[in-house]
Amino acid sequence: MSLLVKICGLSTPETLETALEAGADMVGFVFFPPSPRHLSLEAGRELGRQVKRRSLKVALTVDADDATLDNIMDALSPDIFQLHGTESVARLRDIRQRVGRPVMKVVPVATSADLAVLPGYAEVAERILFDARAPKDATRPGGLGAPFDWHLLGNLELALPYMVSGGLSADNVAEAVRVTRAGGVDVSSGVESAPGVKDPEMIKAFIRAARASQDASQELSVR
Ligand SMILES: O=C(O)c1ccccc1NCC(=O)[C@H](O)[C@H](O)COP(=O)(O)O
Repeated sequence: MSLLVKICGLSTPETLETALEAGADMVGFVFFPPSPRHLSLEAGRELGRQVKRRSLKVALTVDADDATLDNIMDALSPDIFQLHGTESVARLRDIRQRVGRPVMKVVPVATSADLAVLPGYAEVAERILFDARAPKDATRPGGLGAPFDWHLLGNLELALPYMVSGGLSADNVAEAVRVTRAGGVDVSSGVESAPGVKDPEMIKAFIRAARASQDASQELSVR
């Protein structure tokens, strides 16, 4: 299986095009007003049109209400919803049914105790995204450029596909994949020159490094 690469928090046509041309498997759009990457519905509609099936469109929401989810469906028609809040398993089930799209539940990680929620979410979600747990006083629950201890996932046995995020960059993505054995990686801050400002060269370097990490691990496994 090839490694899935997601570039999150895209907000301009130029940087979206860079991510698409560089081969991002998933492009993420943030719908959370306190975020520096927040998109209006109209901006989401325009960027969504630009994707033209070249990548999977991921809508990132945080404890969104039904009306917000409906509006995002109408504007972006995402392929996947990334639920980055404190959504319960029951709420996940409702959302899954309402939007009729796969959901990727974010599990914030700081200690091994954070993995106790997995069996519940695994009943409903199509995919799990492990991200660093944000500090209590953070203004948002993700997109902070902070890593977690990847070794906490070292012995993970999960029937669902999972991705890893939090503080990834072109410099550390290979090590994150090696330690976590994740099927996908997700980055936002690590491809930015300032919060919310994506850098085309950093996007290309990240995707190159992620792909190279997979080539290296395949080489090792055939030896
Ligand atoms: O990007 C945000 O501002 C954001 C706001 C609220 C919840 C999540 C948010 N971002 C999450 C992501 O962009 C990624 O899924 C991932 O956590 C990568 O974050 P980063 O550490 O910045 O690479």
